[in-house]
Amino acid sequence: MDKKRIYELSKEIRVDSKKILDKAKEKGFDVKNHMSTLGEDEEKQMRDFFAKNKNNHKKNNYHNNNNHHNSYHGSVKSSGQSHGNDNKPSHDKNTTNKANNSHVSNNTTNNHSNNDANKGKNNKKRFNKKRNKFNRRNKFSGMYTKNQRIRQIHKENKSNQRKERPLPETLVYSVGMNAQEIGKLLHREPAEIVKKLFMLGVMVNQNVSLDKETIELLAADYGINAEEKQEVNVSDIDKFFEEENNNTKYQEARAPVVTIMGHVDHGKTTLLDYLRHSHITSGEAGGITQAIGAYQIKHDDKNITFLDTPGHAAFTEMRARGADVTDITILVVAADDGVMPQTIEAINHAKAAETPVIVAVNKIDKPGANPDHVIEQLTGYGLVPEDWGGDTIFVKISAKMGTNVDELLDMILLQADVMELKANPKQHAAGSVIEARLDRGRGPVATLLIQQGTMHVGDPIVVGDTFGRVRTMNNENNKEIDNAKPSTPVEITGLNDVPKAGDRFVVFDDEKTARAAGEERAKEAQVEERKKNNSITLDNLFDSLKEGDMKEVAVIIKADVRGSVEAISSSLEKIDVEGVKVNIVHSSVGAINESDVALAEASNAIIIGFNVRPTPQAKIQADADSVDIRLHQVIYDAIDEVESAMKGMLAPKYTEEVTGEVEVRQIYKASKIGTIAGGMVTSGVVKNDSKLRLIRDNVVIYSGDIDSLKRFKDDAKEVKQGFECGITIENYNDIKIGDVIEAYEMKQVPVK
Ligand SMILES: Nc1nc2c(ncn2[C@@H]2O[C@H](COP(=O)(O)OP(=O)(O)OP(=O)(O)O)[C@@H](O)[C@H]2O)c(=O)[nH]1
Repeated sequence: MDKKRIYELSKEIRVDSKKILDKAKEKGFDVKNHMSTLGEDEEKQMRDFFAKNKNNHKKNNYHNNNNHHNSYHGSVKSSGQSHGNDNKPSHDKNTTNKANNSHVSNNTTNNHSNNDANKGKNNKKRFNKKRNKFNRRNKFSGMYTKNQRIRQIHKENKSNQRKERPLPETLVYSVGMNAQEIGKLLHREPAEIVKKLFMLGVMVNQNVSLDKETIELLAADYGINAEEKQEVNVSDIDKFFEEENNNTKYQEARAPVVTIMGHVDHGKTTLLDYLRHSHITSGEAGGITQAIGAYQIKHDDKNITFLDTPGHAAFTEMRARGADVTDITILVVAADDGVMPQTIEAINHAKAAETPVIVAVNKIDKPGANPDHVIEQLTGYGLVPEDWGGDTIFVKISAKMGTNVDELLDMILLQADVMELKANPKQHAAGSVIEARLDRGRGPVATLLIQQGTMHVGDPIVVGDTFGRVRTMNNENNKEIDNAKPSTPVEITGLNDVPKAGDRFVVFDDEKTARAAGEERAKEAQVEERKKNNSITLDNLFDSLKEGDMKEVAVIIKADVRGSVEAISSSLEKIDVEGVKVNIVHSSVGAINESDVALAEASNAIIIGFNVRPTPQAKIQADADSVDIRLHQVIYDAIDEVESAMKGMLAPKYTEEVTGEVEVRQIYKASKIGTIAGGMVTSGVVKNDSKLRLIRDNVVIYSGDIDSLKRFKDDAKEVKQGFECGITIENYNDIKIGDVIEAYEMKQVPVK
């Protein structure tokens, strides 16, 4: 049987932990606080005690209730209708209604004086017994005080009730909340929470953040459940985007989003211009003051959204960032020029994006135009017209003259119908950035394509790593609108910064969350950026020098002894490559620690460790911050490596790879063999032909080779993590308990 903690028992039997704790202490149990456990017998004793106590309590309550009951009846009953069965005889004979009304105690006197009333003797007896209690309460002398006290108790109960608003069934908390915040959730004064915590052995003021265990303990003490609030990572807008995008609760048909691609000069811009000018929604004509990178036209009363040709690379880059905005690709091929390199590129981009392609064979008005030749060429790239047994739509057009452009639009709508493009306008808006810029007067301006939901002016929004509130929203004709449905391109202002093309955007419930998400994303982006650009390693050192953004190489030196630090420092300072100097940011004796890594990160330095190792935390931090740590045993190697890197000649032929670590736990001395280190392989694997380093307090004491490796008495080829082993080191005996044997191999690295 599991031992029970006091607070658990408290929850179970609904007795305050403090009371159980006090009783347990009184009984001499070995308990300290509410987390202390009770033995089986101790638990039983506690249960029995409080069960008894509870019964007593109940009994008292019962009596009180009864008394109350009696007193009530006594005061209002006028003729003894129900109560009177017991005392009827005497009552009828000897008492007046008035007497009866005022107090049953009068009956007592009467009963006493009517000793001949044999009938109902037992009943009388019982009644008397009842009555006696009643009398105790109703002695005239004490009655008033007593009633007063009852009223007082009621009053106290009432005031207690007022103070103690009901507790929630479950305390839904976040780690780090303080007593004040928890008080609010529990409908309790912060002072009460602080007091409770004090009783639980936690001394805090109401502003101190509390950990998970303390909060749960507190909840247990109140006898309620505790549940940690599931924090949503608000900065993960891709997740929100997917959620919005996959919301199929309600669906409406939406306009297709079309991108025009093709080789240079084949007529993309001409086609877009023609469409823009010939198909502007009536009433908005003349409103065009600037192109916004995307626009919608109306054809046959249906909308089609065109994205201004972003260029193939931009198209793919947008896709790489997750913005799969295009439904249909229009491939423009000039009939007088045929398939050209960028035509093929466009086909591949469209294929990769898995968007259907409609071919617009352009410039058919030109004398040298040979549209059929183009069609024939394209069949070689998998674009086969229906007439020839394929499924690609071809339209022969003249963008300049407008010939068959309407037919092209018909085909787009036809394709869109087949694709059954739908979206849910009844949700928060989500979509992608088409383009964005900084406007002098208006601040950041972004053209967004709404892919889901409806966007409204005033919506709190996160766009890429930026955030804000939609301050103004314009359509492609620069007309202010206050809401926009799926597939609509809009230009918005109100962001705190300029997002990037291809960034996703999501509308949030409130501005506070949007701000938190945006700020978090900006911070993450900054960290990423810094990681990418700033961390200098010996491998990229020469490139950075070449780019001319470095005049000096920052280095941090850590070594086992002062002499080594000085030797390395002075040698490094003497390296002179094309006027570039080594700057020793910091040097000292001892293991490479976290502050060395932090300094290296801040000053863009490389850490050189000579006969020392990074502490485990420093290693983790260095990995996270991309700080380059180079470990050496030979001073010359360290100098040579830095110099080679500065000259761009870094090409190590061998690199060492640590394979495992052994913690020395016992030492045996054998006269013939020398010192045998008995230990445990704590990571990786140790092989009998491994090279090794003996490390004491993060300092390399000795480097050499393994002489013998054993599992118990037998020779072993290798010993893996979690197993014990015995090791002797070639020509070395000064091994101590607590030393770490680092096993490594030299691995050949291909020269770049
Ligand atoms: N005769 C004729 N000329 C056309 C037609 N379409 C485009 N042009 C001309 O072809 C030239 C290039 O057209 P653009 O629309 O600029 O071609 P583009 O594909 O946008 O070119 P880039 O923007 O450089 O990639 C221009 O001089 C147009 O006037 C057409 O249908 N017939």
